Amino acid sequence: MAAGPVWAAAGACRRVLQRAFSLHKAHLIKDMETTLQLVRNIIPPLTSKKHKGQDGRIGIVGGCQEYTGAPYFAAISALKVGADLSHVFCTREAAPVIKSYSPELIVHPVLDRPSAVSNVEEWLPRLHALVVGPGLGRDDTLLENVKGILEASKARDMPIVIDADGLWLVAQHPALIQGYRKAVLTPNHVEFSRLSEAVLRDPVDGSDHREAVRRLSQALGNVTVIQKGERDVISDGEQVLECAQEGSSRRCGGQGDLLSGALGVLVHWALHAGPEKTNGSSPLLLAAMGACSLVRQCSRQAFQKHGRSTTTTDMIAEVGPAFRILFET
Ligand SMILES: NC(=O)C1=CN([C@@H]2O[C@H](COP(=O)(O)OP(=O)(O)OC[C@H]3O[C@@H](n4cnc5c(N)ncnc54)[C@H](O)[C@@H]3O)[C@@H](O)[C@H]2O)[C@@H](O)CC1
Ligand SMILES: Nc1ncnc2c1ncn2[C@@H]1O[C@H](COP(=O)(O)OP(=O)(O)OP(=O)(O)O)[C@@H](O)[C@H]1O
Ligand SMILES: [Mg+2]
Repeated sequence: MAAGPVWAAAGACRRVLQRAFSLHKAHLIKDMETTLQLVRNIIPPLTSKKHKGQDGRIGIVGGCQEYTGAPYFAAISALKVGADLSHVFCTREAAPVIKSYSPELIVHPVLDRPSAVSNVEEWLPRLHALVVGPGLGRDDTLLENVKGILEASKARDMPIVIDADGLWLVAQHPALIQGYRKAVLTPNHVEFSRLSEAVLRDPVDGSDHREAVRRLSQALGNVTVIQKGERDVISDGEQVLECAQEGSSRRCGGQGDLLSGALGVLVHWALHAGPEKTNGSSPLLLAAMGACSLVRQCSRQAFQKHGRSTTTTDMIAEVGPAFRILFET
């Protein structure tokens, strides 16, 4: 065959693929906009009739000798999104460090005590949601305590976001959250592979992210899973959503912690809003889409100002303006 027809065929093929890709992108953006409209419904109005705590009391379980930034980022993000109180349950050594970052956080140095489970359990009736894992580390004693905290939280039907080393624990013991419909897992690329291999016992099919996330969620008994990445893929084992909100190319540490803290608040709001506000959609999927969009918008705005020197602290400073742009205009 002459070169001409080959090039023409290749060109036509490229145009078909480009059109299919832009149609797919247009669908994604439309789905995202429909979902974000419902996210706006679940945001509690700010009124003069409320008391402190009503818009969210969030607990973060994490913070050890090595990692104090991660629980701080998660806890401060929860407050900046709109929670009223943010508690951190961490080890004795980490507590003064985390307190010194911010007077706004309530810090409990209990996680490495033999009485850790009962110490946290005492607070559970006063909390709306838990975020388990940012900066937790992998010390066996701490992980054993966190197992007890997870069991106690499930017994109270508490919404639980599991991230970072909390996902490490779940990969060792998937039964801990199997079938618990108020859990949301937020794995990054590596955490997702580790979890999938532990739960599904086969390597991840990297060619179809949507199906890989749906399968993991389904195998865990429809626990909601957010796979973070170039696009965030979210599934409850039935539906699959993608968040393609523009973010930035900056990949500094701590952005996932921002997501887990923000998600803790949105999960509480979504479950509290009731079905008339969520219009039949899964509250946890709405919360997930809201939190993912918010973090990416923060990243985009911070990057516009700071470029390569952008860090998670710069992104946290954008939570207020980003929230207004996405949900209040
Ligand atoms: N300032 C802090 O205190 C921070 C503490 N962190 C904590 O650090 C602990 C370990 O978290 P890690 O996320 O490092 O988990 P892991 O210890 O499982 O390490 C994951 C590794 O995978 C790499 N990775 C991430 N995304 C990747 C991708 N898409 N492709 C290939 N490699 C990729 C990372 O660079 C990292 O080295 C957790 O407790 C976490 O919360 C992090 O949250 C970052 C900030
Ligand atoms: N390639 C990418 N392009 C755009 N955004 C991304 C990309 N990868 C991750 N993100 C976004 O960055 C945020 C954090 O995801 P990431 O995978 O860095 O989490 P993480 O590794 O758990 O972070 P952390 O350092 O806090 O532990 C998410 O909101 C995600 O949407
Ligand atoms: Mg992380």
